[in-house]
Amino acid sequence: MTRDGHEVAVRVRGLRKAFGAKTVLDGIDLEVRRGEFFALLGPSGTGKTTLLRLLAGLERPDAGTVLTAPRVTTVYQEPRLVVARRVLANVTLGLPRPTRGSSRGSSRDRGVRALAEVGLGGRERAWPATLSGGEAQRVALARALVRDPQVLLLDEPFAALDALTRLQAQDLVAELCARHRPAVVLVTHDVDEAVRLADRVAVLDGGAFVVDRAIELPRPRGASSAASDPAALEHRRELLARLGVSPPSGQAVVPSDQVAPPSDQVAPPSDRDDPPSDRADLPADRGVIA
Ligand SMILES: Nc1ncnc2c1ncn2[C@@H]1O[C@H](COP(=O)(O)OP(=O)(O)OP(=O)(O)O)[C@@H](O)[C@H]1O
Repeated sequence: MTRDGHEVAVRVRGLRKAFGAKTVLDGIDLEVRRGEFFALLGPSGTGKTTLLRLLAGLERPDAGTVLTAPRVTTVYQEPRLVVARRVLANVTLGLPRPTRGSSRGSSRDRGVRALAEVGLGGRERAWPATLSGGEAQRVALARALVRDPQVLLLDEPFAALDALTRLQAQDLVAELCARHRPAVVLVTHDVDEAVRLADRVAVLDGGAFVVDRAIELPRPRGASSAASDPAALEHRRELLARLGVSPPSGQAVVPSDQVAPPSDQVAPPSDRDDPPSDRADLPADRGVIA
């Protein structure tokens, strides 16, 4: 899916967003490369989902620029399946029909492959109502995967799952992201999840990133090793402190440009054969990295 994993797929500069008199985001800078997993923490109501919606092209910035690679797909907390369509139809919903020259049924084949990748091979004809919560969320992941996203936005995708299913879903997402190497932006309230999955974790508060940390733990990061590794525990302690869960550590904030040096490489233009359905109506001032 990517050649070198160094292409910038998300580039945000000086982003400001207000709702009425309330400024939610104020001067956000962010760069995420293909193959990079960026996690965003922050107290409730600080604008995490708003930032994701801006990246998805569902909101307009009041100031600044938001650029992304063309294929952006979002997975939400709830799977958002169409109950009247079978699992495979949910996965391929909205994909373009095969064009002349492409093999007949290629969307179907891709959907079948995506379902196999998330461990649901053989469940193509199942109805959404017959799936467990974890299975339904895996269908949502397959639906994202089949669109070959350059940017994958994850809005608390594990929050509604029970603890064990959540750990399994985290492992699956880590494996899929390592294989397909989209730029990932995960919004979560779970500090352990952020430390376990991400290459970088930021805390959003007061409209700005108050922490932006590289997480340089070896992969794969099993649930138990990530919970006991001293470096992981230190990240956890600092992030919890920044979220007000324990006394502040007093550590200095590292600006994001020291964590991820600016790149002069950007993603190449895409043939856009799979426009994701959730960003069909991009605002005119919303840019695509080309
Ligand atoms: N369309 C909108 N109109 C008016 N206010 C909005 C709108 N969307 C979001 N807000 C406000 O912007 C602020 C940030 O909301 P947002 O959902 O981005 O926060 P969040 O950090 O994702 O919160 P949570 O962690 O609780 O999900 C909130 O005060 C919210 O009420």
